[in-house]
Amino acid sequence: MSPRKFFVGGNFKMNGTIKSIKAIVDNLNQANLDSNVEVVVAPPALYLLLVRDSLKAQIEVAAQNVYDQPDGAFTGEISAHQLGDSNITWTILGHSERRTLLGESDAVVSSKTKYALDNGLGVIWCCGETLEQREASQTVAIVTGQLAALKETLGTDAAAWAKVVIAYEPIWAIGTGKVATTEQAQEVHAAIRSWLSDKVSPAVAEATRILYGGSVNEKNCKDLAKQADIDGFLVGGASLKPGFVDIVNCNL
Ligand SMILES: O=C(COP(=O)(O)O)NO
Repeated sequence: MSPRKFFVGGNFKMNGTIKSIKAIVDNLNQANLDSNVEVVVAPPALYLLLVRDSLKAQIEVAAQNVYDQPDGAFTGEISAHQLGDSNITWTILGHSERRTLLGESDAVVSSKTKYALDNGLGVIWCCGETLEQREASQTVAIVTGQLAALKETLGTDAAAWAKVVIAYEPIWAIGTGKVATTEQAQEVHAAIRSWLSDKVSPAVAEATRILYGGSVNEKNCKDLAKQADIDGFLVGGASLKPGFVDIVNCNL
């Protein structure tokens, strides 16, 4: 099991209605959540204030994206400053759905990450490989390539990495029900931590939480959580269901 504070994020993606999200909030407000777990939920942008204003303070709220410019003439974008102004303390960045569907490059993701951190937000920074890349034994090369682009922007100062949480999300496991095996996940998490130790610093490697994401549910989370380098989860579909509480409490 991880020596770092466990972290469970719920990525609602583009799902929900006022009614369904209020029901999720009610369920979370009534739940007894493991106090040793840092919990962050990421509703669609339209519902950020609804969730922040009604969800108990124990649970932090994240955006699913942010722009890397100050407030201004950027129609449709989400402002880091306005998120902070609304007590939204985290953002997800680099999710594979934005990298693949919206063409966000490593450079764009890195720039957004630095901008979000510089503006006081915590960042859940996502990485992961496609099935073809895994089958071609390129997983570690792909993931460390994404990390290298981030390091190019953040540098090696521990303070720059203090509010970065890494989420390894194999694209072939996202939304498919095909969760990575504990061995597959631990292998990549260990490779990420080793890369951080070599290329950033041993201190950053030791401190940085590395989440697993990709078809996590209340049935498979316990075995995954037992792995030394799995420090939590970034949960998609299952975060919309009551079982999300069991994932948060998987170490109890
Ligand atoms: O994309 C994911 C994982 O989604 P699922 O849990 O639905 O596979 N998290 O950000």
